[in-house]
Amino acid sequence: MPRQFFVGGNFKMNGSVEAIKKIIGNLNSADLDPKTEVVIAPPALYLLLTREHLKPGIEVAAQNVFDKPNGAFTGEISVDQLKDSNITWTLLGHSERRVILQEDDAFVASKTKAALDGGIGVIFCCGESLEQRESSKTIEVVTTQLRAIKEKIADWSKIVIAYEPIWAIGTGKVASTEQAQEVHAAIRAWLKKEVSDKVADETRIIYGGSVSEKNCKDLSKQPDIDGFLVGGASLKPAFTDIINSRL
Ligand SMILES: O=C(CO)COP(=O)(O)O
Repeated sequence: MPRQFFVGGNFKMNGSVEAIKKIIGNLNSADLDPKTEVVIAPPALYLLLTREHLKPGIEVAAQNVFDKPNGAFTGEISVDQLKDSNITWTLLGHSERRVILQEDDAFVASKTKAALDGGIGVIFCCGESLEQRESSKTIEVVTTQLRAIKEKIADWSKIVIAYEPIWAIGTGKVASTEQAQEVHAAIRAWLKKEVSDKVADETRIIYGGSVSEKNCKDLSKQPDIDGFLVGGASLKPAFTDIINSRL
């Protein structure tokens, strides 16, 4: 079975009621490739509004979720609260949270387990810094991040792995098709060795970092690139061209 192409839009801390309604209007009226799974992640404040206005068939993701079921955790949102609001996915492990908010592998893994146990899909982000790439540590860094979740979870069916090299995020410096394909293939080889042939075959590995309507087609032709996690360009009308990159 070929893996279904997957495109996520990570709005990060951008947007307003008006701007997000406009993006939703664009998506609702666009002709989107029915073979591509689309998930958008607005800021938490706009999750419900997004779910209410977005057409069925496009899913909504939180940008984060907490690993405790409820209680005195000011500022956090639980898996059950997401489910109660028909939010079916969450991003986890984004480098902006790892770096700026100092989330470590163990915390990201704990949140991944909580989301999966509760039935929410996880777009699990991993990737290296420029310094790590320049010292040839890319595969080691990425597999260490993956190993932290492997130790906590048994079922990989609701995980999408997003490879997002930090040096390519928001910089306009996209990884070359060869650089991205090389890391995606290494992640798949790691899954085969450390998890199973089936998980390696079935898990979507998507690329994120300065994806645009201009570079998406070439990237989408690589055998181990199963889609994209798009930041800046997901706020623009051209996001639909990225969703349709395999057409
Ligand atoms: O971080 C990203 C998606 O999660 C990528 O962001 P950009 O597409 O803006 O580089």
